[in-house]
Formats: sequence, structure tokens, C-alpha cells
Amino acid sequence: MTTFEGGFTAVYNPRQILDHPEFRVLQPGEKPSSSANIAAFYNPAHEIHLVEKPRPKPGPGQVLVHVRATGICGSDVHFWKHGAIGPMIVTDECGSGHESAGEILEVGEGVTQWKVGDRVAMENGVPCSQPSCDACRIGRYNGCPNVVFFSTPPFHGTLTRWHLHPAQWLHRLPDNVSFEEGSLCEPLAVALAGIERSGLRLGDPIVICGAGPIGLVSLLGARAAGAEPIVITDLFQSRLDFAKKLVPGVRTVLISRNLSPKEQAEVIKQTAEVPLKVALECTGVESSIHTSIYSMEFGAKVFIIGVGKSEQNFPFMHLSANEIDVSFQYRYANQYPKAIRLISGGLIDVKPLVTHRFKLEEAVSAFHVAADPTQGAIKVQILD
Ligand SMILES: NC(=O)c1ccc[n+]([C@@H]2O[C@H](COP(=O)([O-])OP(=O)(O)OC[C@H]3O[C@@H](n4cnc5c(N)ncnc54)[C@H](O)[C@@H]3O)[C@@H](O)[C@H]2O)c1
Ligand SMILES: OC[C@H](O)C(O)[C@@H](O)CO
Ligand SMILES: [Zn+2]
Ligand SMILES: [Zn+2]
Repeated sequence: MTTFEGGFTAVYNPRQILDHPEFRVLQPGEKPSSSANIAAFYNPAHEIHLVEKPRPKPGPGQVLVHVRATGICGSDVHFWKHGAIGPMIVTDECGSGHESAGEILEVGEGVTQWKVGDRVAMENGVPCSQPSCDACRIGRYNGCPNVVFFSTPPFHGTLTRWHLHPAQWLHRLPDNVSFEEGSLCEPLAVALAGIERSGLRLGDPIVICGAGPIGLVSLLGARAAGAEPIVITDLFQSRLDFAKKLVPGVRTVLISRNLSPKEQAEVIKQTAEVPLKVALECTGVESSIHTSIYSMEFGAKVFIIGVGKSEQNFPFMHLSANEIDVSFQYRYANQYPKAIRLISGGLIDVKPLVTHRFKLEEAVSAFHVAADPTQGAIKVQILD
């Protein structure tokens, strides 16, 4: 039982908010009609294609959102290309996209907090919200065992024109925050959750490993949080150049495949010039995690946001003898309001992360650009 704002209560099963199950795959070259509810789906045959679906009707406690901006996440590409992330396996057609913002088109029964035309960022991991669920009850709802995460199989994503959403999992966008910025609140929420739980404090010297979208939003967040100095690493100079443009004061280290993690850590330490208190690890790659661990001072924290191989080795004795804590982040909880405030207040500027823009009808091309490293994409946005 969930109480919606305004006192309306409903038995609330997030699985019932699944988008309309009917869809038709468009043939290659077939033009979708301009009034259709189109979406980009991936499937177990590693195809990505447009589909047409009916326009859904909001039920009690739901709203219909016209999705205006969606960013492509590495996990969308991964589900398409590799068919699984850990235990989440693509067994059927599945809608992509979970970094979205839009405009409310219709409100369902009992929805009092939203009206048609309101601009919102969509929080796309919808937990069960049942009092019997410990994770939900204590506010660590990213750990809800019954979470519906749109775009993670079997739940269709928000890369679509019209999407049904539970009213209480939307966040109002102030006038000075665009739909694109609203959609970028999703990767930013990942970084903010990690930074919050890493215990990072004003003036802390840190290293960020990996300068992909997650490393870069972590860089923006860490800079806003007052970390200094900040060292960022990557295997590619182009990504480090991007980081330097984004935050000119950042120090960069190009990772060499010829150096061991210990040797690499020495380069990071020399670049930092002061002992490092925190690592925000944003690759999930074993060698990079080792490098981050060897870069740390006694009592430091290695905070792992990246995800990678199911089983990995750890430099156990180095961790133990240096009391280095290792922690992990899984998605986020309670970060959207903060992300929106930081963007609206001008403390974090996510706009430069968008390198490519496509129309919804061009979503398949957008995926090909996002998946091709030679295109130099950081964040590909799909706008409608
Ligand atoms: N914890 C979560 O909830 C969560 C949420 C979103 C993404 N992620 C994960 O975060 C990670 C980063 O996401 P992204 O979108 O930025 O991915 P990405 O692949 O675009 O970026 C990763 C970057 O790390 C660099 N890299 C790879 N190996 C490296 C090494 N040994 N040393 C230094 N840099 C190295 C790559 O060149 C790349 O620029 C991924 O593992 C992703 O799955 C986690
Ligand atoms: O941004 C959130 C992440 O992409 C998701 O956790 C994804 O990796 C799996 O659902
Ligand atoms: Zn994501
Ligand atoms: Zn729950």
C-alpha cells in the first residue's frame, strides 16, 4: 500500500507500471509515423531497432510523460552488444534508455502534485516502496530486491516518445535546467551517491580512475565538493583532454599498458604531489582498481563506482597493512533532488558532456555512434 501525495492510496505494484506490452518492430528503412509512440529496443540477437507501440493511458498514481531528452548509457550499449550485465540477461526484446527527462502530458487518478506541462527528470529505478522491504523502509531503496529499473531486462526503458511513470518518482526541473540537463541528472546521481558515501571532504586530494561519462561527472562532483588536487586517469589521451577542458585544474595521468599497477600508482602519486585520501574508481577494470589501491595513503578510501568482472583479485596485504577501505556504489538513492539543485545553482555544469544529438527517429544511428569509440562520443543525447 502506498500513500500518494494528496492522501490518495493505492495498492502499488511497480510491475503494473510496465509500459504497454504490445509493440511492432519497424523494418529497416521503414519510416515511423510522426504521431506514433516509437522506442528503441535491443534483443538477444544483438539487434537494435525502432518499434512502434500504442500510446499508454495513465492509471491511478501514474503520469504519462512525453520524454524530451534521453542520454545513452554504456549499459544500454552493453545490453545490446553483449546481452547481459551480471545476472541481468536479455532474453527478449527490451526497450533501452534510463537517462531521461520530459514533460507531463496526462495525469492519472489521484495525482495531485503534477499537472500537464510540468517539466520533470525521471528517476528510473522504481523500488517497491513496501513497508516490509528493509531497503525501501530505511531509504536505501537502490537495494530494493523488487526494484523496477527501466531499460534493464525485462523492463522496457524510457527511450521512447511516451512513457508511463509513477508520479512519486519524478523530480521537478526548475526553469533554468533544460531537459538535456535533466537527463544528465541520472549519471550525475551515480557520481553523487558515490561521492557522498566515499566521505570526500573539502580539500581532500583524490584520484579518479577513468574519464568516461561516469568519471567525468565524478570529476564535476568532486570539484564542486572541493577536492584538491584531483588527478584523473585514462588509457586515452582524448578522454584526458576532454577532462582538462571540463575542469582545467585537473591533473591527468595517461595509463600505460606497459606499467604495473604499482608503477602506475607511483606516477599518480608524483602527479598529485600530496598523499591521496580518496580514489573514485570509475572503470571497474581490475588493473585500474589495483592502481587506485596502490595510489592511496594509509587510512584512505577506495570507492569503486565502475563495474566489471564478476570475480576479481585484490592486493589483500597492501589493503590490510594500510587500513585502506574499499567500498562500492550500486546505482543511487536520494540523489536526484541534489543533482537538480547543483545544476540549477550553477555548481555543476553537465552541458559540455553532450557531444552528439539525434532525433528519436534516428535512435538507431545514435546507438551506433555511442558504441563506436572512433566517434569520440562522451554523451549521446536523443531529443524529441
Ligand atoms: N555503480 C553504478 O551504479 C554504475 C552506474 C553507471 C555506470 N557504472 C559503471 O561505471 C563505469 C564507467 O562508466 P562509463 O559510462 O564512464 O564507461 P566508459 O567505458 O565510457 O568509461 C570508462 C573509461 O575508463 C577508461 N579505462 C579503461 N581501463 C582503464 C584503466 N585500466 N585505467 C584507466 N582508465 C581506464 C576507458 O578508456 C574509458 O574512458 C562502467 O564500469 C559502468 O558500467 C556503474
Ligand atoms: O545508470 C545506472 C546503470 O546504468 C544501471 O545500474 C545499469 O548498469 C544496469 O541496470
Ligand atoms: Zn546508466
Ligand atoms: Zn523495496
